[in-house]
Amino acid sequence: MYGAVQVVPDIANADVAFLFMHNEGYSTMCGHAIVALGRYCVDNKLVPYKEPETEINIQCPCGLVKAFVNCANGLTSSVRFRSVPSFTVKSDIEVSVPAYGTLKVDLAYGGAFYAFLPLNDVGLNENSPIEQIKSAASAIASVVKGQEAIVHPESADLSYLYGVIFTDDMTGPYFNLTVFADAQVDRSPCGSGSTARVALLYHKKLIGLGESVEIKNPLTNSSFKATAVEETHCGEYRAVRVEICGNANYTGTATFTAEAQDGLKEGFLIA
Ligand SMILES: O=C(O)[C@H]1NCC[C@@H]1O
Repeated sequence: MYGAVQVVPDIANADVAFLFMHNEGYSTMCGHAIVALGRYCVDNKLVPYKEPETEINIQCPCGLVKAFVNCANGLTSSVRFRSVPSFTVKSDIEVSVPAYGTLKVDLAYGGAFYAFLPLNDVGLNENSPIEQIKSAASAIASVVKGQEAIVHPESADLSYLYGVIFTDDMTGPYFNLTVFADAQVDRSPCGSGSTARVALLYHKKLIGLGESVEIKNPLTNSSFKATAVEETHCGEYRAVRVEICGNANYTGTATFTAEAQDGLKEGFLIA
């Protein structure tokens, strides 16, 4: 479960702005949420409907993300988005993880920082019990956080490791099994993680500009089409802009109420 909270934009050209929430707090980016919010913004007339595509500039904690919502016959469908400059920090970093030995991980940014490694490297596969996959991810995340400085060149707020992404191998066929925040397992191939994965593939010269790959979640089979669209820079990093295309569906509508006499109506945090 993931939450998006609409806030007032405070950067030029943004049509709307959202914060993202998960089981541990707030995140800097959620690509899957952008796909869902693209439809939401058009369907709820936050931006004017336009065929064949409605363009929306969405301010996210990581920066401005451009979403393009497919529109036909008054209806919205798939959404593609062009994310913030994305880059590889380092590849083949050796980490010594208790119970798993010495592993090699790649570190990349796609609106959030992720450590990547093949799932086979921790002796697991997509049919392994999910608790074992989560434990391996938590152990790796904790070592990477202690060993590597995770620094975004433009913002201290973006400078932390958000998740571990297990892959098939680094050359495909492409799957992303993402464990993020407090051991949450993504049901999608992870929009920001797919963006980071393409930055990694581009850095390793495994794909070129304009080339699309399909990235799947091996547990749910949901997939995104991911394309490296433009070279750019982010601080000292050679970066790439990545476009992700996918689908999201409505599952319900809820109305929340805050009564005047509720002493906790602004929310609460038990630390
Ligand atoms: O699609 C994404 O980018 C997100 N899914 C869960 C973790 C990420 O924030």
